[in-house]
Amino acid sequence: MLAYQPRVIVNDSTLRDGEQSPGVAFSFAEKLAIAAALEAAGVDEIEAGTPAMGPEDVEAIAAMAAQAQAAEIIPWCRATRSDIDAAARTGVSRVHLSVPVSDRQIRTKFGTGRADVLARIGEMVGYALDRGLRVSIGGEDASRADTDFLKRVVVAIEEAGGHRFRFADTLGVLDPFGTCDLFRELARETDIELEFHGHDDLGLATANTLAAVRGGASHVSVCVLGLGERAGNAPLEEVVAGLSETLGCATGVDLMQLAHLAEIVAQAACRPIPDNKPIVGSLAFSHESGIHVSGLLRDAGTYEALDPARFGRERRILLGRHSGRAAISSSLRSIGLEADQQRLERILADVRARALSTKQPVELSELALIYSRSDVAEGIV
Ligand SMILES: CC(=O)SCCNC(=O)CCNC(=O)[C@H](O)C(C)(C)COP(=O)(O)OP(=O)(O)OC[C@H]1O[C@@H](n2cnc3c(N)ncnc32)[C@H](O)[C@@H]1OP(=O)(O)O
Ligand SMILES: O=C(O)CCC(=O)C(=O)O
Repeated sequence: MLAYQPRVIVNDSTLRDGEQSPGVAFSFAEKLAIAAALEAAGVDEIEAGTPAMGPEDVEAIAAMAAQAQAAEIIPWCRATRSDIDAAARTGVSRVHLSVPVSDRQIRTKFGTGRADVLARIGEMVGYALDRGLRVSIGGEDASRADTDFLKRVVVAIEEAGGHRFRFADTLGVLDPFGTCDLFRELARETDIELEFHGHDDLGLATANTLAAVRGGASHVSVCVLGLGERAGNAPLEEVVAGLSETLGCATGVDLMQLAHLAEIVAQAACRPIPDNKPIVGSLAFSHESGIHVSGLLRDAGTYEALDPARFGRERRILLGRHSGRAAISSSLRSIGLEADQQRLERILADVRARALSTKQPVELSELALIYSRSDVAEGIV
């Protein structure tokens, strides 16, 4: 039997933590479009914003809740009565309350200690339940909190009637092995749902999220393209693909929709998608090196573990400074051209020179030009 959940619930926070990325600000229409696209892609839960930010945010969350058919729309709140009241005005049936759980954050933000946090959890969960809201609790800075205290936190949430604890690696300081161990420990303490929210300061957010699931997390908090504070959060597309490919976990998210989601979020966030971004980057399924291409042309599996078609993407063979003869021959054949060995050598030399001078892949139209010159010239194009 698997030690982890075969079906993991995705909680997307693009519209909350994603929008906290410096300079990112989604319009009302963009929020509705992103929420609709997330739902259409099969995302179960959408963390839709922070009602305490004001009436515009309350209105946008209310509109997303009215629009949603299956996805749950969840407002993010501090652990205060006024934040819960603002969330209640959105008309949703669930609310997520955040409390600091590391001693450093408790002291700095509340000016108190651990006992106060436990008391607040009881009080605020009760306040939200009395308003007809289901409540999850986020432990801010959980990765720097005392583990025994975290166990008391999850017990306090359960006793108060909360249904989930979100463990936040707020500063992105965990490693996958530690994350897995922590979730194993927490899962032994409680029957409530456990969620992981990871930041990418050390480039480990995706790895830590998968490790949390391995340790017992049933829910993962992610943002499209990894938007979010500082270096961002665990990217939805990486986590969904990684859960499926490495742990065999289903998420309900349609892999074919990931590229579209990335495009609409990139546009609304005014952030270009890096070419080498896993799954959704323009080069994520492209190959240039001669040794790779020669292998791929015989058997795609030699250098391709992820089938691009599963993600609605295509394999591309690009010509450049690392191309070999197999790539050149195959590209020539794709445009109806043939060359003998000697001519192939000249074309390869010219392709490499061209790539060096332009610092771009060599297009097929350029290859055709190089080919046409190659029967008479040996010079560089
Ligand atoms: C790690 C994270 O991502 S946490 C989420 C961060 N998200 C945001 O900050 C959303 C955008 N924020 C905002 O619009 C504003 O900060 C608001 C509307 C939430 C609050 O604005 P202000 O009232 O001006 O407060 P300000 O931003 O200066 O300070 C935050 C206050 O929240 C308090 N606070 C912080 N976390 C919590 C919490 N979990 N529960 C209760 N209070 C909290 C702080 O101690 C501080 O209190 P103080 O005003 O008594 O000093
Ligand atoms: O408490 C939470 O819900 C998590 C807040 C957050 O975004 C973080 O700690 O990084």
